[in-house]
Amino acid sequence: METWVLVINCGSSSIKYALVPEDPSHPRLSGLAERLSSSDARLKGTDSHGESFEQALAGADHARALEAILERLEGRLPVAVGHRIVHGGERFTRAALIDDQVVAAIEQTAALAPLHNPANLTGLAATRRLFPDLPQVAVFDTAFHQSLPPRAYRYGLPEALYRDHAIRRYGFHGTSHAYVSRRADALSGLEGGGWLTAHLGNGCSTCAVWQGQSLDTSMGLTPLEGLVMGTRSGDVDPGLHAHLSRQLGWSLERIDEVLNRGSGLLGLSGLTNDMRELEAAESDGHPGAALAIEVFCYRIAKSLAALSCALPRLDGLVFTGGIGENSPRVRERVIVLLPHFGLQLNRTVNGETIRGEEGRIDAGGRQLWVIPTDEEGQIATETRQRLEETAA
Ligand SMILES: Nc1ncnc2c1ncn2[C@@H]1O[C@H](COP(=O)(O)OP(=O)(O)O)[C@@H](O)[C@H]1O
Ligand SMILES: CC(=O)OP(=O)(O)O
Ligand SMILES: [Mg+2]
Repeated sequence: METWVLVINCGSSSIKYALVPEDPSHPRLSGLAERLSSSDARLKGTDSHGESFEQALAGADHARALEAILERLEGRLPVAVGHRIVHGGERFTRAALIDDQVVAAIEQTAALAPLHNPANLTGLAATRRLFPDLPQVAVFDTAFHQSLPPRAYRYGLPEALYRDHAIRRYGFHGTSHAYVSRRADALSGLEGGGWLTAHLGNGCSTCAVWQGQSLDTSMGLTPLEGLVMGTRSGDVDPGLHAHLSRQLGWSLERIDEVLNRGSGLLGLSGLTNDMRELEAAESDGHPGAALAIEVFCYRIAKSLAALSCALPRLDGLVFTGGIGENSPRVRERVIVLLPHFGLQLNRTVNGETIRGEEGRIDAGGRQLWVIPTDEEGQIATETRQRLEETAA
């Protein structure tokens, strides 16, 4: 008999959900409740016949949106709920069955991911109230990167900041990097290969994976480090904060807001954080859009070149996330910047065939893959594994 895991990814004003069957050939129900707690709140999704729906939820908060999501599950009762929790600190090296102690531990790490963890906890509390009898599992973005060696996770800071305050690099998007690197191993026939993975969505990060283990990644203490992203700056000079504060009199809140929500593709272009719109604007001659894309691609290539130091051997590159899966132009621009990697792009396949589907885009040399990520599927798999281990 088919069983289902309900996967919940709660953001500050949105909830992404998916009802994932054990048999991947069966349809998955999925959707997004967005603009929560505003008059414009709504629920969009796809039903089991592949038909899309949209429903107004004016004023709905997270709990009310979850109730509306339940009504869209077509009477299918999940066997468990799997939650995406962005920051698991050093405590969580793998998925955890949720109880009061686990919730308390997640609350303690909330300060390290102020944009993500408080929202994740809101969703967790609401689902625990709605499904008091269902097992719930927390799947952490950070867990896959707990294999980083100290040389990759330590900052060049006083020891006491690590020892007493857990200040270190953690890395994020772990479910995505884990999933696509495993797929690359399977598709290439190179079990345990050396891969550089680039997850390019709204948040963006790169990862070096060797024999199924993360050895280094571009995000750090928080999901702000590393690449230029949709609205996040990525790496800046650490002296910038003091400069903005002393010279411009900016408050900490303002600095945080600008670096997290007003920078990246949006800040550079002065136009939008949406890569589709930027590519269209660049074609129309918009200089800000052209610069934003150029900086974005250069920073990806630079990060991949740096992360290659972590790998004993490089077998290939994997592109994923909304941009990595769908933008042939971004992929090509990144690859062109890495001539010393011995990459040969098959421009025809890159440009024409591979859009949002799994495929190989090299013409020899090291392997180049486009692999659509499946964070929901990976969270459902890890949720099931955790439950089986608990039952055993
Ligand atoms: N066809 C496309 N061409 C270029 N960029 C695309 C295309 N489709 C989606 N994107 C970009 O993908 C990004 C969103 O990625 P996604 O992984 O969906 O985000 P999130 O991190 O919110 O899950 C946006 O910048 C969007 O413009
Ligand atoms: C950790 C992170 O950046 O997540 P997202 O891409 O969902 O914002
Ligand atoms: Mg995504």
